[in-house]
Order: sequence, then C-alpha cells, then structure tokens
Amino acid sequence: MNEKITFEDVVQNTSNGVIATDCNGHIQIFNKKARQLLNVTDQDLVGKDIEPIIPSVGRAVHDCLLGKKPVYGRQCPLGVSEIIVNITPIFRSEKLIGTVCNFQKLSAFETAAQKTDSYQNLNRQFETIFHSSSDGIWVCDGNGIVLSINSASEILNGIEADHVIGRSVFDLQMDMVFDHSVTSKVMASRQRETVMQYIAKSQKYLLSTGTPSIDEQGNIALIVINERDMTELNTLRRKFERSQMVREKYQQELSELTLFTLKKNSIIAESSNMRQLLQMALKLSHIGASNILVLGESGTGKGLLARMIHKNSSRGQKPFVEINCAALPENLLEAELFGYEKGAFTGARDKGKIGLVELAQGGTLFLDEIGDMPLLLQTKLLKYLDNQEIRRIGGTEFIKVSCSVIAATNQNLQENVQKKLFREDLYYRLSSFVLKLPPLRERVDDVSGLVRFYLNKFNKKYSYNKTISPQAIRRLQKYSFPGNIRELKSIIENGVVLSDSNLIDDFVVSSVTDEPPPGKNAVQHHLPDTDDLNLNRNLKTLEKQLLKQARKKFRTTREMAAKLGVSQPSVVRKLQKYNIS
Ligand SMILES: Nc1ncnc2c1ncn2[C@@H]1O[C@H](COP(=O)(O)OP(=O)(O)OP(=O)(O)O)[C@@H](O)[C@H]1O
Repeated sequence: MNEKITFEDVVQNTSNGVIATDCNGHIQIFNKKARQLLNVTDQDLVGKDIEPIIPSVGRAVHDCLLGKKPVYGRQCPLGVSEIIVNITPIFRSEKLIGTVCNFQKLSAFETAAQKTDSYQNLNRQFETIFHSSSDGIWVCDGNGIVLSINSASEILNGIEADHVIGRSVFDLQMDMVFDHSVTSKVMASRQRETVMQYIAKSQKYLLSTGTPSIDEQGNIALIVINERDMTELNTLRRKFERSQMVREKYQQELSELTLFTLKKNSIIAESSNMRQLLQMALKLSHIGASNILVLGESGTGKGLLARMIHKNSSRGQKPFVEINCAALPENLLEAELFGYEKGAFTGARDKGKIGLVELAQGGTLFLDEIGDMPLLLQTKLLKYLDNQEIRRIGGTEFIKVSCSVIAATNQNLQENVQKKLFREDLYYRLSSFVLKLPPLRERVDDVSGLVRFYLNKFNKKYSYNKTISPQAIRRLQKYSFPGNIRELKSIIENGVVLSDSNLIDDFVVSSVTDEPPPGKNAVQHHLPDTDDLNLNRNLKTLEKQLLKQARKKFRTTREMAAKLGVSQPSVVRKLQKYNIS
C-alpha cells in the first residue's frame, strides 16, 4: 500500500526554500532546501531573527508583517547570486501570527532575462534621448556607414532615416545630401572634428561635430555626429554685420556731414586739433547744449564757432543774437541786453526798446568779450540765467525768455575771477562746456587751406585771378600770426587788392615780418624828432600815430585790432579817444 504523503513531506521536498517566521521575524520552521540555499546549519536558523541571516529577506519579512500583506517577487542578493522571494502573512482567526517565505535561486537564464530587461530599459531611455534631442545626431560605424540618425537630423537635413541608414557617408556626399562630411574627417584624423555644412535641401547651415569611439583594438568602432542648426545664428550674424555696415555708413555720412557743415559755415579746419574741437562743438549743437564758453585769442574764430554751433542746433532757424560786451558803456549795455520801457531814462526812445536777450527768444544769445562785462551787469545776467526771465529797465513785468547762451572771451576768466573782476558763480554758470580755440600758430596745417579759401574768396569779390606760390605759403606757415585768422584773412585780402603783380607773394611775405628790421626797432622808427622826453606824452603820440597808420591800412577795427595786437573794443575806444575817424 502506498505510503501516505504528509504535509511535512511536501514542505521538505519542495524545490523552493521555505521559512516560516513568527510575528517578530524569528524563524520557526524551515525546510531542507532553505538550509541548502542559505548554506547554513539547523542551529543557525532555529529561533533566530531572519534579518541578520539574510538582511534583504529580513526586510521583506518586516514589510509583510507591517503591511499585513504579501510581498511578491522581491529580488534579493544572496552571496554572488540572487534569489526571488514571495512572503505571505500567516493569520489564525484573523490574527497575524507570522509569515511564510518561499524563495528560489534565480537561474542563469532568468538572470540574463533580467539583464536583458534592464538593457531594454536603458535602450528605451537612450532612444528617448536620441529622438527628443533638438540637435541632430548621426551614428556611423568605423567605415562611415550610417547606423542611425535621429528625428531632428531628418528635419535638419531634409531626409528620411530609411534613405540614409546603411549607406556610406561618401555616397551621401556624392548625392549632395551635405556639402562635406565630418565623418570622413574623423576617419582620417581619428579625433574629434568640427565642420560647417551647408545643406542644400533644407537650406540650413549646420555646425557638425564628429566624435570617434575607439575600441580595445584601437579601431574606430563608432562615430557619433552632433549637428547644430546655425542658420538662425548666421542670420543674426548677417543682421549684425549689416547693422555694423549701416553704422559705418552713418559714421561716414556723419564725417561727410561734418565736412559739409564746415563748408556750409565757411570754416576751414584741416588740422587735427581744430577738427577735434569742431566735432565736439557739433556734438554740443546736436544735443542742444547751452552755457558754452568759447575761449581763444583774438581772431581765432570764436564768433564763427558760436554761429556754427547755433546753425547746426535745433534752434538754427531761430535768431542768433550777438552782443559785444566790451563795445558799450555799462548803462547802454544793460539797456541793450534787457531792453527798457518808454521813459525809463533820459534819452530813452518814446516807445521803449526790446532787449537783445528777448530778441534771442528760442535762439542763441552770443555774449562776445564776456570778460569785459561790468560787474553789475554780470549780476543781472546771472539772475537771468538762473531764472530764465528778464525785466526791462523801468518795467514791472517779468518776461520768460528761453535761449541758449554762448559766451566768448580772449581773457583769462579764471584769473579775472581771482582778481574779483569776474563773478565766480557766473563763470561756472557760463562754462558748462568749454571750447578752447587754438591760436593759428598752433594749427599750422590750417594755414594753406585758409590761404586758398581766402584767395579764392577775394579773387571772386574783386574779380581778380591772383595766385600765391607754395614758397610764400610755407613762409606764412612759419609766421606767428598774433592776429590769428583775422590777420591772415586781411593779409590775403590786401595782397589781392594791393599787389601789382598777379602773384601776391611779395606783398604777403613783406606783411609777415615777425622781427623788426635790423638796426632799427619799431619804437625808434616811430619816435618823434623832439627834445620832449616825457614818457606818457610820447607814448600817447606813438599810440596815436600807430592807430592812424592802422586806420589807413585796414578797413575794419577788427583788422586793426589784429594787427595792433589788442582787442577790437579797445581799438574802438582808442579811436574815439584820439578822435580818429
Ligand atoms: N576756421 C576758419 N576758417 C575760415 N575763416 C575763419 C576761421 N576762423 C576764423 N575765421 C575768420 O577770421 C575772422 C575772425 O574770426 P572771429 O571774429 O570769429 O574771431 P574771434 O575769435 O571772435 O575774434 P575776437 O576775439 O576779436 O572777437 C572772421 O572773418 C572769420 O570768418
């Protein structure tokens, strides 16, 4: 009769390891297979906590006890191999009394299957990365055969993967898929290469970098090519280059404009220091700057510069009102500047008079010879500059006047400030921007241009066709021109008018003697033949003689001033003093 199989037999002979624990995780029952798989003795297991024996299974047991739920398919390391464990809670009358663990070793096949699974997972991850990359990616083998390309590459190159996979990059190049191949470069150099490709089909520029993967034998196993679309960047670069060109063109136009401006304003400036100064002046015009102080010796072109600043500013169409602060006595100057109401003072016109500041409304007020402005008037001017309003002499009403102010002087204003001849606050108010005109002797490069300019001008004016030789111009370039451009202008005008020959050289050269003639000095030459040695009287006589001579020779007081080396207002005052008309 067949022997009856007990439950014990079943448990002991099952191919799985079986361990039962109490609800504390202590081992109560185990079978042979369990002992075998764990490679332990009975004593190692009986009543022992499962966790120190197989920690990963122990943890699973505790999970099962805590959750009161089975734990299936837990993969746990066991020495160098792995086991797969199912743990089920044991209930009696619904009370949890322990667990039963059923486990078996993973076979080599099962381990391989597991590994394949994880490879598949990895592969899936790579596939996702490969196809979701916005950069194009190609993979070629060591012979340049395309193994795969990603979706971005299909778009960037305007191709389909099926049409290129399995083909050689050399073929693709022949078929004009791209103009040159980075893969072939990598194959030749065996190192990372980068090329810029033009893709005719998609009309894109791609920056392609090929990176080789070298195997253990030192052969190129794979070449991975990464493509980046540079079309956008190239468009941006082209736009940038275009805007650069436009900027250069504007700059060129600006410098041409400067030349044009100079021509328009009859300003000659060939020397670099003068050009720089004029550029600065034009900038001030364009920004609508006010309170510009122009410094420079007499005849250097301060008035001309002030007019240029005005003309080229947004106020150019508005009045340019010029007042020579040295030319009028204090009371008249005030009336001229600020105007007066009728009957404001004896001699005032019946109707009253509008002042120059008011006339300059919206335009430019040019205060020439500001250094000669009397102190009392300086205070009134400062008040106007601060409040932008004036009150006519004898008037009660304040009138708002907005104009830009340019002041000029050949004096050292800072020195005047120190000597208390000029108000310091006014000085700072007027000198927000300072332009210093160099004397002509410091801009020799301008001489020849100025000579040609004025020769041409006076030839036209007097209907002559006089000329000057380069040698005479060179002589002029060595002259110190105490009267600056005004003196040069006057020499050329006189040369054109007075010189007998067509060539004005002789006249010009004789006009520019810096040194007095040998044996005689200027004073001796003009000394009256008298026994009267009174210094003051003789100086006055000499001054009068010189003024008379200059009056005869020059048409304007400015020209006289240039030659005499004093300011024009002082010439005017002296002419009045000696009653020379
Ligand atoms: N760069 C220049 N190009 C051509 N002409 C010039 C130049 N600079 C000055 N001039 C001419 O020289 C003369 C004197 O110029 P301007 O009256 O402007 O000088 P200034 O410095 O104001 O003299 P002052 O201090 O005596 O008033 C003018 O006829 C002017 O046109």
